[in-house]
Amino acid sequence: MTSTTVTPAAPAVPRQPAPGINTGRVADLIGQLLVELGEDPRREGLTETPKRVAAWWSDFLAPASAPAVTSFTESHLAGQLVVVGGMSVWSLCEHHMIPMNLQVTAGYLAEGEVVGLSKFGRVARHFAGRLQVQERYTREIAEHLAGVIGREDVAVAVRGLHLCMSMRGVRMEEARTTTVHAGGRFVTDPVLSQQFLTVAAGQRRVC
Ligand SMILES: Nc1nc2c(ncn2[C@@H]2O[C@H](COP(=O)(O)OP(=O)(O)OP(=O)(O)O)[C@@H](O)[C@H]2O)c(=O)[nH]1
Ligand SMILES: [Zn+2]
Repeated sequence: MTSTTVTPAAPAVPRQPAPGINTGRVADLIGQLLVELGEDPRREGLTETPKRVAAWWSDFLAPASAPAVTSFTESHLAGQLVVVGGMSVWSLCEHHMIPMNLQVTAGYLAEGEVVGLSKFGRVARHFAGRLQVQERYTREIAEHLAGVIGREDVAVAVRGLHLCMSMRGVRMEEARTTTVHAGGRFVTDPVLSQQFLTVAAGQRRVC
């Protein structure tokens, strides 16, 4: 078995976050926001808050380059369905800047090569580290994985809990949104498509 690390010539991924933020400036702005919200940023309990919030933003925003993905040769494998599920990540809804929890399931057809399993989680985490909408997030993961395997035979299902819909606005705590992005044989082969959706439904964590 040989191992290769591939940083794919993946499809162009728009809206990459800037590599690193000015945390001092962000902290200043958070201090100003506290003032505008009627708070005293000098009061006990708030003095470190701007710094903490700035550190959190810095931690949240994913680095600009997507993670390298390791693949291993498995020459006898042909057309095996591989599905990785139960990947839970937090992102921020770009309309309200409020968290959304995304439960990700990703599948592909292994053909002579397998992708390192943890890399699915790294890719899922990478695209969550920015202001997002669920549909774009789902597509970005699928397109990135297709670039890694060099074929379109990829399907990604995401189940999202949007706090902007649960804790504010329409306030529907139980609402969940499911998005599916499928390519290649996951589109042309209904049996495969059904297999993926069945496995994805079985792997889904209740949130
Ligand atoms: N399609 C999609 N919509 C989203 C996502 N996250 C949040 N939204 C929606 O973005 C919309 C923004 O609607 P607006 O009418 O501009 O904002 P709003 O007045 O705060 O809307 P309400 O949430 O209905 O109070 C809302 O319907 C949200 O539910 C997402 O990932 N995908
Ligand atoms: Zn929102």
